[in-house]
Amino acid sequence: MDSDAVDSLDPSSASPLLPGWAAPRWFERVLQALAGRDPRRAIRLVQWVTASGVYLGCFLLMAIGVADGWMDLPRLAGWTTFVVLSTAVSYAALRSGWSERFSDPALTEWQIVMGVIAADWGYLICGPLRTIALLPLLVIFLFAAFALRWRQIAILTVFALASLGLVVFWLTAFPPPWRDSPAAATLPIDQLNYIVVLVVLPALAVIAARLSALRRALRTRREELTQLLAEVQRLATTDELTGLPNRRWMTERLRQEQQRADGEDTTFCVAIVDLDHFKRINDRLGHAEGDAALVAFSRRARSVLPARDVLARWGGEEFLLLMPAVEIEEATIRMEYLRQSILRIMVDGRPLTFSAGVAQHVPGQDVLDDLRTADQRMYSAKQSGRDRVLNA
Ligand SMILES: Nc1nc2c(ncn2[C@@H]2O[C@H](COP(=O)(O)OP(=O)(O)OP(=O)(O)O)[C@@H](O)[C@H]2O)c(=O)[nH]1
Repeated sequence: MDSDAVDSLDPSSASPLLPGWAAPRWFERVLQALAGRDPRRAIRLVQWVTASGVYLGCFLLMAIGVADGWMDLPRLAGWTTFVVLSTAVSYAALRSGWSERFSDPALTEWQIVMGVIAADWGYLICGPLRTIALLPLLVIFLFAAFALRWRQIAILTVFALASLGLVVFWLTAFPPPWRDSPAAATLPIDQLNYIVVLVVLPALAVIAARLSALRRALRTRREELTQLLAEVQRLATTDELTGLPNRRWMTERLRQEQQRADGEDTTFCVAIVDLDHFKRINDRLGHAEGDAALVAFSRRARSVLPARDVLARWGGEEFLLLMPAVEIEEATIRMEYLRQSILRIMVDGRPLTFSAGVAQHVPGQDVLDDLRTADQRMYSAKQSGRDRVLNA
């Protein structure tokens, strides 16, 4: 994934320039001065600023070396020219937006290659203190974590190892006069080591902060996705008007019940419930009142039915009730009780009624056939005058 894209994921950004970072103001100001107000360019320049800070630290160390006598000015000038030119080219490409034509607009690979050359070159010219030239190499390589694939990282690693190997071979085979300069004996090693840490640690801190911002952004995004998924699942399985499970969810639930009953040698009943004269309710009172009657039915039914029973909106003014572990006699009594309870809902001055057909699962039979039986009984209930429950 493009590291810019990951960084810009966090919507809870406190900082407009570095989303999700909560970076210190001064760091933002430096970036803003360098990048303008474009947050994506600012993020790309983070690597550049980090690398430049490391180069500057190395330069200062080598400058101390010149003063101390273990480094001479022409060697330092050559290295500095290379570093200034390569960082200037990187900056121009990043700042102008020219780098945006590449798959990695942060120019990570290019910056790592330049870093490796600078480190090799530093190793060649730093004489007795050449080990310090290797530390920036480690920092610069961490950039790879943000944008590169393992193949690119592997190629860069081989390049770094091969080029340093060549430098080491060169230093051994053709030792230059400065390699083991006598000035080494008087070097203030501890102070110089401290300066190295001073240079390297802030750079590592910037990289760690960036990784932490990425992690936070990804966690936020994952939480959002989890919530969205739960909402999508709820919407996909719930009837919006009544809040009951919908037909899709219920069909799946019926299949599970069928498997459970057949596997455990138990039974269950289904009932199809169709509200009576619903068209008349709609026509006389309007669709909104019709909706209100559907909601009133659902609430009353849910409140009088046992928690184990599952009521779903099957479509229109039709509902389906699943009664697990219940035989048809008990199911019919339950439906009769429901019918009586619903009569207390008054719509347009009349009690709300329904016609229902109840069927018990026939072992081994497809649950859809059980539903067909219940449906036929519901139609018989309609034909024989409505407001009744039939189980045969
Ligand atoms: N308000 C409202 N009406 C609905 C909804 N879904 C279906 N209907 C209406 O329910 C009515 C069903 O009418 P019919 O199938 O003729 O049945 P009925 O009038 O109930 O007659 P019987 O079933 O024979 O007693 C239609 O007018 C549909 O428009 C809904 O979500 N809200």
